[in-house]
Amino acid sequence: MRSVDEHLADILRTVRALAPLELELERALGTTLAEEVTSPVPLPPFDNSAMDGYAVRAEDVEAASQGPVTLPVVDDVAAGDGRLHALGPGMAMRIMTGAPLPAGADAVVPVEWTDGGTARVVIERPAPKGNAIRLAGEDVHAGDAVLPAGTRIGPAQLGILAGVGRRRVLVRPRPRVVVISTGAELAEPGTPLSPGQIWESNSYTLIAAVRQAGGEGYRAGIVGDDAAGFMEQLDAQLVRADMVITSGGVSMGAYEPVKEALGPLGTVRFEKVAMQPGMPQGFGVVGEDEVPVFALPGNPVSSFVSFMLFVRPALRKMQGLPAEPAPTVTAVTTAPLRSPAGKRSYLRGTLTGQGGVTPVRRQGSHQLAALAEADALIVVPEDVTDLPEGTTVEVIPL
Ligand SMILES: Nc1nc2c(c(=O)[nH]1)N[C@H]1C(S)=C(S)[C@@H](COP(=O)(O)OP(=O)(O)OC[C@H]3O[C@@H](n4cnc5c(N)ncnc54)[C@H](O)[C@@H]3O)O[C@H]1N2
Ligand code: MOO
Repeated sequence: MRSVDEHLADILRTVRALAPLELELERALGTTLAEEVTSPVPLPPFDNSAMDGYAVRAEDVEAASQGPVTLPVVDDVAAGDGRLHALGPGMAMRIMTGAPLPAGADAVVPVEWTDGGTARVVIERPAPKGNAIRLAGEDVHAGDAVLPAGTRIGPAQLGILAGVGRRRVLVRPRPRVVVISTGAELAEPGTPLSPGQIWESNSYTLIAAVRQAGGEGYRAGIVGDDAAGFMEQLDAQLVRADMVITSGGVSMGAYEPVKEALGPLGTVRFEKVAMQPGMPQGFGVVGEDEVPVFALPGNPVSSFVSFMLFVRPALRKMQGLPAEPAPTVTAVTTAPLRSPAGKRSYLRGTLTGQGGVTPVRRQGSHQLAALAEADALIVVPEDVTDLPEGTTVEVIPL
């Protein structure tokens, strides 16, 4: 049997980062920057007011600590005002938040410290030099890098891209991932179950996991246990896929469509990986474009765990992100645990919030409700079979 680490290493050797492309900002959420982004101007681009109030010379309002000071209001500066303003000694200008600071002014008195006058203003408190002024370049200097290549673009990153004037940006796109479920027993949720059937669930889990990992998931529906039908569906889907995930049809049964269809191509390997759940695994490439294909086991917990261990790092690499395994934390077990010899186990557990982790009671690979109860996978190394309560373990928070 291959180890989890060997299988992952094989996958990461094969999978490549997607080619960068230019996208409009509106479409860039969730993609990864493929360029360093610099600012052509300082931010803020000019000294401006942080508050609605009066631009003054600080020395002219110093005396307000003794009693009110009255200054003539010589002009009004609104945000967006492009005129040149100069403030002479002993004068004030009404100014709004974001408006350029008039030359000669070195402080802003918030309107709350005044009588709000428009011809003359009575100032009740002194404002020190620099008060309520935002200086040019205090966030970013002209030419500064604001985002390095490899940054995942979220809402704040979109904001700074627009803030430095970008309309388009060079990114690695979200990988398009097609999920094909196989199994003659599978019925669409929302339709009645015939005898022997179960509702298809893996594609919903897998597509959600793809989206959380930064990809775009497409559900290709259900294919029965027929290799030709599977191949037909795969061919039809390849045109829109950067990656294909299949579930089911990879173990030792008489009807294993995925293995039957992909095995003979010679580009997809099926093997046993020393893990529980998720032992039967297939991985390789298909089609002219050598699209990576993950043939995951059909048991619902197995396919999800396989996703976390193998597909997620591959998706990260495709996006130009570090292909690190799922992050782990340590926790102390609150109950004894068992694990098969020679396999790395990923047991389902719930974090206690006080540094503990409690295994859920049902640990079968088919027990989807137990998976839904869990918020962590407890990692038990290959050489450990019995873990007493109180052992420190690695867990993957879900
Ligand atoms: N003789 C052996 N039998 C099995 C072995 C083995 O080594 N020797 N391995 C077992 C293990 S471990 C796993 S995991 C499964 C993997 O089987 P397949 O990948 O071929 O998956 P199926 O047989 O198609 O399905 C397994 C199980 O999962 C249910 N399933 C499948 N697809 C879905 C779906 N989309 N949504 C919900 N549930 C699904 C399916 O009904 C089966 O119950 O093989 C063991 N057998
Ligand atoms: O590998 Mo299977 O996933 O144990 O149920």
